[in-house]
Amino acid sequence: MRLAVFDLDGTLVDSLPDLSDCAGLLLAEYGLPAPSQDAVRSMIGDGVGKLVERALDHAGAKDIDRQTAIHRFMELYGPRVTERSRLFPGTEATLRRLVGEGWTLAVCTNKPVAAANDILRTFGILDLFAAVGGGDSFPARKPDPAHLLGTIALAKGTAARSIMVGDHANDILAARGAGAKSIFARWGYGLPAYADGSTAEADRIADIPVIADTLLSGS
Ligand SMILES: O=C(O)COP(=O)(O)O
Ligand SMILES: [Mg+2]
Repeated sequence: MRLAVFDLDGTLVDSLPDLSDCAGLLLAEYGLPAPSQDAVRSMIGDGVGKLVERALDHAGAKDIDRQTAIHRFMELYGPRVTERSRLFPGTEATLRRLVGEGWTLAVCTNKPVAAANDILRTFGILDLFAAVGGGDSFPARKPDPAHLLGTIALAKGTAARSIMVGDHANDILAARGAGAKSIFARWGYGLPAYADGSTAEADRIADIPVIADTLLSGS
């Protein structure tokens, strides 16, 4: 069995508009200015908790209780996870092609699993995945390889026959730690340096089937 594990934010889903809107709504409640979309882009990748902490730090808000703010952010974001977010172009067709070529699919995201499932269901692709491992599904999350290994186990795969596709250094580090191959998603939110240590890089999601096939052939 060959398993392709996808990151969510910045890899399958362009979630920046909604994350950015909700960061702005949250800060507005504290009387603080909204961060720009560019600023929020660089805050994504370590889960919502870190995103909120970074947004507060960015605004110079030292005295606001982080846990209260994170809770409030999820109240704002939960009902609007797909308000303006969209699948990156070619995503659904590529996932369906991979399934047609015999790949098992999974998602490994630092986003809370309920929000991840909601997004995948709304875009009609949840059923394509054998497993969804969220940022709160296991005791650890990316870059800890235990998050990826837990997701691979849920999908009944093995690390040696798995490829992690993601746009953040966390995705590449988790894959390396787990003993899986990785493809850096250049179309996402990561800096070019986040690709360091990846097995391969791709410009578009439509390129994944051919690259992934090459990486696992002969293994
Ligand atoms: O929630 C985040 O910050 C990032 O989520 P991702 O792991 O799907 O990129
Ligand atoms: Mg990502």
